[in-house]
Order: sequence, then structure tokens, then C-alpha cells
Amino acid sequence: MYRHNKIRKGSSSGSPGARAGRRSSLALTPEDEPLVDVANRSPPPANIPNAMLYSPPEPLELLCVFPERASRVCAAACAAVARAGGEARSVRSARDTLEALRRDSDTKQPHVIVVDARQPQTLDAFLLARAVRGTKNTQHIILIAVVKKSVYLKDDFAVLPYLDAGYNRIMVETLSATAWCAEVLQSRAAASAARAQIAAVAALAAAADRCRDLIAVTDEQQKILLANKSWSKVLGWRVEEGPKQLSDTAGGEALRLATSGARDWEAPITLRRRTTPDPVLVPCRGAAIGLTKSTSHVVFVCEPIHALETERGRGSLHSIRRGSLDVRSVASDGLRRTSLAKLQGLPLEAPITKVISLLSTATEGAPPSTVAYIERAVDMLRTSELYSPQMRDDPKMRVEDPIATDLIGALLSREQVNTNLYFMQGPTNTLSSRRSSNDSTVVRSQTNRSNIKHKTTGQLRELLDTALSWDFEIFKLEELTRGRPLAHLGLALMAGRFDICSALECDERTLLHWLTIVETNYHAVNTYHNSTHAADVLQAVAYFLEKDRLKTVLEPLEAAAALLAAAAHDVDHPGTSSAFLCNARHPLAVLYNDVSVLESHHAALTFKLTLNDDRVNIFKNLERDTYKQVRHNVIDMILATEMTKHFEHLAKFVNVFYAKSSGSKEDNMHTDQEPLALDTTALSLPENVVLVKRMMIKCADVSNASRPQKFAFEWARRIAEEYFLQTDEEKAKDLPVVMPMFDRATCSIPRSQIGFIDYIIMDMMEAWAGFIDMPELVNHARQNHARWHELDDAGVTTLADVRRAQRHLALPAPTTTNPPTTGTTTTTTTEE
Ligand SMILES: Nc1ncnc2c1ncn2[C@@H]1O[C@@H]2COP(=O)(O)O[C@H]2[C@H]1O
Repeated sequence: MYRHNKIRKGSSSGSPGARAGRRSSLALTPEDEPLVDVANRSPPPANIPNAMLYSPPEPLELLCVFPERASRVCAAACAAVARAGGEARSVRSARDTLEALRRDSDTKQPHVIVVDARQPQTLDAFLLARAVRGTKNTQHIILIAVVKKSVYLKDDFAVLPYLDAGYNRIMVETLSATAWCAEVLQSRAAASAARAQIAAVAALAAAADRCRDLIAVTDEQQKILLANKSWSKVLGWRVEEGPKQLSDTAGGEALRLATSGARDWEAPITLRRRTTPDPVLVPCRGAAIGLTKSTSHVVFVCEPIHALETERGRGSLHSIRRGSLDVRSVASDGLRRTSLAKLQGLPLEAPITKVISLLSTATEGAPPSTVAYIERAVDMLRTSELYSPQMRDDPKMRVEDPIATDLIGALLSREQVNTNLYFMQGPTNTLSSRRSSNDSTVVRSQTNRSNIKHKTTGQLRELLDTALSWDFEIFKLEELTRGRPLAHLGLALMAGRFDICSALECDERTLLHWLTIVETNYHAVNTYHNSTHAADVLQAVAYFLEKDRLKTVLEPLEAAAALLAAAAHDVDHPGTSSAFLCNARHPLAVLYNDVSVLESHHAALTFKLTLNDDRVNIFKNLERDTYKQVRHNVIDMILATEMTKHFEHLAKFVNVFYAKSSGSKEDNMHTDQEPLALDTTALSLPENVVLVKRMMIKCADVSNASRPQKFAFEWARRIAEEYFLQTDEEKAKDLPVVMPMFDRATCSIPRSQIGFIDYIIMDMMEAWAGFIDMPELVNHARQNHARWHELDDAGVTTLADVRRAQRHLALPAPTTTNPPTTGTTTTTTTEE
């Protein structure tokens, strides 16, 4: 019966007579039932138990800030603290005070800071108070300003500027230990109470963050002061955007009631999400909170949207409500009574299921030809491999060139060539037969030494000054650093330009150790996947991070994670592909079940190397949650470099950030179909920022094809050489040949590059270039494409031909062998 379908029946708390039973203006049920339940109650519904606001007394910690070395007032204050069983420290400047707060941030934070405000010429007490209040976690510290009696008695309002600056109390200078003892004890009590209250609020905010309900707390003017994670995630509200009016994202009866003077209500609320134009109507419970008669905070608790949406289409608020209740029951007893029948009955629905159901509805009454199309589309949507690439049916789009087919197939396919099973012979504890002496995964001893110094010659310094240009001379860096470019470039960019040491709270020495150990674990014998490639990808990521779009979207820690991921993304790469390792039944392929073998190894080894040794551990000072977040970011970005997922990442990025438009092609991504217009509104959702980070490292990883020609050519030569070596090895070991066309005797390098640019580079760089506003990415790719075509027409095929062609470019003669690899770094010196 609809009669019983109010969002909430009589509230369990509060006297029945207090209910206002307001009629809703919403008419969502046939009988136009009132959907609103209001209670005008006092006191407010939330009571915080006293135990939560209580914190046991701790020994008093006092910090005195007195510029004068032997201040008698300071001595009196310290003596009083000693008598009260506490501990006092003194510093002489504002700088030392802030340093002490930063250093002691968690452990020995003072309860009370006493500041000598009598000598403005030596200590600006107002500035210091503001700086203390601007420091994290200092709200509970009691600040006392010591003033001269004459200042105190100047006028009735003499204390106001001190209070405005952040002081809690003003004290007239005194040498009386008794007066000081009373003052510090009172202050400690106030500080403990404040600390307990702030901790209680933090605990409640953490609890709210773990709720599936969407929770927002506003002030009386409905400015959002706090929103839990579900709210932010679903509605696209980011704390960093600053306070927002609730009415920007919500409307409906709940908002009206919030301003009507009701203390407690239940009513529908309309929520607008950034990603979808349609508002969604959900049940909401609200309460006005205030310790006195006036309201200080208003709380809105809305039921989770995802469970409601599916029912919404059926048009009744009743069904919305039922859906959400089901989710609760699933959460509470679903695990106890799991059965197939129950699973099928779950009211959970993925977006794809909704899409299929919408399409199926669209077939009703549609002409047979449309029905046939829709059914084909639905069949495709039903597979779980939505983003697995398939060569297009369109003959125009078919990859005609066998070399390109080989390359693209090998890069994108998740299948290994498995026709000719190979049994590993001999010991299997190394990554590849082409390993150098320095490529074991063990932490090198030279990095365990202390006092590592970083030497840069004048030439090297000059080169590193250009580290943020797109035509950065990466091969020159390789030469000047004798094959150790990563540590030098890493330090210059990570510490010098991006100051990631601040974000990670580590020192430069640890960062240098980290870079060194990561670089040592790249294989210098690889022609392509060595530390020069890592440095190149790092340089590209750094370049991208300087773009305005990314500066505004990414937090410093995210930028730091991106730089670290770039530096480590191919660590310990064996110079052969994952498919090779699978075919060879390599231990890593066994370990990772043939799935994302190399990328999983790069990510896992990055953390193994980092955590193994405190001197390398750039994360050691991070809080547990921050570390988890950085770790997650680094792993996600490294895994995103896997080429078998290329189209998945690209398609998601384009779907989210490019909307079909009928407008002009200008400023759009250029395709030969309908223009796609950049739409960055989706950036407000954290899950979409993840797509940006993945795309950033992916583009950096293959950016060599979008670099100026002389660099692109050298990289093409290097990757071809590595492919050829893999083919040689496969043949020598009677393994299946993953890319048979990549045979040094027959392969056309220009054609492989044309295929690579056509099928991998162009679409991706267009999407990324539009997003970060960097047209040169596309321009260089086009110019390189044209040049490879010219060379192909001129009959250039082999490495030797390419080398000859390269001589016309201003590039240092290509290295035929690799830089020396000794296992020790030549660009760092170690001192015992
Ligand atoms: N210029 C290029 N030509 C052909 N393949 C490339 C080129 N640059 C990168 N790749 C491939 O793209 C892959 C990206 O991921 P990996 O670094 O694991 O391995 C890379 C190479 O296999």
C-alpha cells in the first residue's frame, strides 16, 4: 500500500507529538502521499558521549619562545612547569619554534607555547602566532602572549589583536612561580580538552568516510563544510575546490526543510552529479545541530545512489527505497546465507547491464534492420573482453603490412605463441641469457654505503639545465654520464625541479640512493630497455607535469608518484617481451601466471628494492595511509604501461574526456570521423584522474616516436635491435618466434615505424596532446611518419641503412655497443 510508503515512518526518537508531518510538494505516488517526516526536537539528535571528549592527563609540555637568552620571566615559567611535573623547553626565534613544531609534529607536541611579546623589534609575536596556527595539527595548542603591564592596561580592547592573531590568552609579565603554575595548569586542561574534541571530530569524519551513505555537513547558510568520501566520489565534489553551496549540487524538499527551523527530518533530496545530466532523487535524513538554540551545523545523510538508480527508471520513490534497503540487508546477512539464488537476487547492477537493458528496450517496435544492429551490439557488450583490440573489418583499416601486423599483434595480443613448447634447460634463476653482470635483483652493495656524493661536471650541469625541454639531448646525457643518466636526471628533476623530497618527507641523499639502486637494476646491455629509456620516460613525464592542466589536476604526491613510476617502470627488464618469458616458461611467467608478467615484476621489484634498505627507502617517513596511496599510484602507473591493455586505457580516456560534438574541428581531436571535443568536467572524479595518470605514463613510455626526428630515429634503431636479438634468441633456443618479421636480415625498419605510428601512436598522442595542449606531440609524430615513408620509398630497410640515414641528422654517431656496465656507478662517488 502506498500509504505506508513514506521514506521513513514515524521517527523512533523524539515524542510523537513533536512531529510536524509536513506535506510534500513532491507528488510521486498515486495518492500524493506526504513523503516528508519532520521532527522539531530539542536537544539536537546527536549526543557525543563524554568518554569521547575526554583525554587522560598527560605530563605537561611547555615551549617558551623568548629572544633574550637569560630571561627571568622564561625561567619562572619553566620552573613552574617543573613543579607541576611537566617538561619545559625554550627557543629564541620564530624559526626555531616552527622547526620544533615540524619536528615534533606527532610525538612531543607542546600543550602550551608561551611567547615573549614584549619586544616587537626582536620577535614579531603576531606573525609567529599566525605561523603556528597555519601549521598542521596545532589547533589544540594553547598560545599565551606575555605582555608588559602597560600594554595590557592600554585600553579595554588591548587583547583583541592578540586573539585575532591566534593567541588564546594574554599574560602580564610576572616572575611569580605561583602565578605561572596556575596559568600553565589551566592551559594544559584547556589544551587537553581541545585535543580530545579535535580527535573526536576526526574519528567521526573517518567513520563518515567509511559509510556508503552520502554524507554532507553544512553551516546554517548551507555552505558545505565537510563531505564524506561517498559524497565526493558520487557527486564529484573535491575538498580542494573549497566550500560550495549545497544548492549547487542538491535540491528538493530536504533543502527546504533544512532552512525551515526543523531539527530532524526525512525527505527526498535531488542530487546532481557532474558526470551525468540527469539529477537523481534519493531519500535523505537530516538534522540541525547546535549546542545552543541557534544552529551551527546541518547534517544531510542520503542513501547510496548506485543501488537506487536502477529502480529509479521504474518511476516510484517506493521502489527507490526498496532497492536501497535491499543493499543494506545484503551487507548485513548476505555473507551468512550466500547461495546462487541469493546472488542472482542481489539488487546490484553494473553500468554495462543497464546499457544492455536500455538497448534491449530500444528494440521494442524498432524496424528489423535496427533490431539487428542493436542485437549485434548487445552481443558484443555481453563479452567480458570489451577493450580487447580486434583488427577492424574495414578493408581500409586492415593492417596490410606484415611487419606492422607482427609488431602490433605482438604488442597488443594477450596470447603467447605457443605452438612449440620450450623446456627451460639449466638453471632458471636469471631473467634472460642476455643479462649483464649487474642485473640480478639483489640490492647492490655500493648503494649501501654512506656519503654518496653527486658529481656534476660543468657540461653535465649545462645539459641538465635544459632537462625540461622536449628536445632534451638524452643521448648526450647517456654519454656524459657513461651510461648512468637516470640518477643524474632523476636528481635534477625530482629534487631540483619538483622537490619531491618535501612531498615524500625524505632527504636528497635517500632519493639519490633510490635512483642509484633503481638504475643499477636496469640492464645496461639492453639496447632499448636500459636506464636511458627510463630517463627518457622520466623526462617526458616531467615535461607533461609542467603543463597547466596537470598542474591543476594532480596533487604533489601524485606528481611525485608519477616521476617515481616513470623512473622505475621497466626496472630489471630482460630485453625480451613477456610473451618470450611465457614461452620460455620463465620463473617470472610462472610466478605471475603469464599475466602482465614484466609489468608486475617491475612494480614488485621497485618496492622490494625500496623497502629492503632504510638508506634507500624514500617512503620511510610517510604515514601509513599516505604510503599506501603513493604505493597504489606507483603500481597502477607501472601496470598501465602494459601494451596489451593499450586500447583499454586509451578508450576509457577518450570516452571520459572527449565528447562527440557537431562543432568545428578546431581544438578538437582530429579523426576522420566526427570531431571529438575536449571535455574536462569529469576531472572532478578521482577515478577519472586515475585515467589521466595512466595515459600520462603510457604516452611518456612511447613518446620516442613523438620526439624530434634525430631522437625518434635512434630509439627506433635501438628497439629494432632489441627485437632482432629476441628473434635470434628464440631461434637459437628453438622457442616460438613472437615476431618472425623482426629478423635482422629481412625486416624493414621504416615500415615497422610507420605501422607503430599509425596504429599505436597517432590516436593516443592526439588525445593526449589535446588534453594537455601540446600539439608538438602530434606534429613530430606526423613529421617522423612522413620521413619514414620517404626512407621506405628510397629503399631503406636494415639497421645499417638507418644508421647511414641517421648520419645526416645532428645526432652523436649511434652507439653500436652499449655503454660500459660495471655494476658500479661512474657518476656517483662513494666515500666510506
Ligand atoms: N619506436 C618504437 N617502435 C616500435 N615499437 C616501440 C617503439 N617504442 C616503443 N615500442 C614498443 O612499445 C612498448 C611499450 O612498452 P615497453 O616499454 O614494455 O616496450 C615497448 C616496445 O615494445
